[in-house]
Amino acid sequence: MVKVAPSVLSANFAELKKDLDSIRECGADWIHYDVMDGHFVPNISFGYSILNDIAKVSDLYLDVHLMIEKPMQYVDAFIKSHASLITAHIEAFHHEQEVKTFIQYVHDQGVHVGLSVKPDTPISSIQQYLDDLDLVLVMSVEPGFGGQTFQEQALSKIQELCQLKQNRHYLIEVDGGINATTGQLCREAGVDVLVAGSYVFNAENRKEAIDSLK
Ligand SMILES: O=C(CO)[C@@H](O)[C@H](O)COP(=O)(O)O
Repeated sequence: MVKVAPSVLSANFAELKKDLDSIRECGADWIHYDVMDGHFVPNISFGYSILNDIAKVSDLYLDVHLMIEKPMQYVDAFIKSHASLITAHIEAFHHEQEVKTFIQYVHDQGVHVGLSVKPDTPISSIQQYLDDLDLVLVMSVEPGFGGQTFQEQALSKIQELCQLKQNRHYLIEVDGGINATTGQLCREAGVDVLVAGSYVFNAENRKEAIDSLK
């Protein structure tokens, strides 16, 4: 069964603990934590201190998605704030060695590591790192905002990652515009983890919304 990772970007921050308890009770598997710096994407969200607070009140796996220009500058802070997995964008790195250093460094601290691709970035851009990844995050919207429409080219990327998987252990995650319909298309394509923000947090019945994704 796929895992569902509600994106707290769509949570109510004045009621964050209540929202975190609610998604856990409704069957969420992971918490997806979107970090935006106003440079890599045209939006600012939250940093590591809120993650540290979340870790104190939730035992869910903390899936950190860095949409920032300098992942290595902040990776330690997110590790100390109890990230379970740290995913950075391939587009944020300038050289192959930077990517390798990021992957090795995060693994050496005992934390899972992922790479993400924007909608226009091909899977070939990360192919050489696949052996060492715990997760590949396929963006099905331009990163930066919740509530956008799912872009279908994500489906062929999910299929491509399934074909490339062979003996590799990475999970395939998709993020952006996920609802019951697009979630089903992604499941049929072979996805392992569905990130859903507005669909889960804005639902009248969050359990039904999460069940519909599984
Ligand atoms: O990373 C992002 C946006 O950059 C996502 O995690 C969104 O937060 C998903 O929101 P919905 O499209 O599900 O509303």
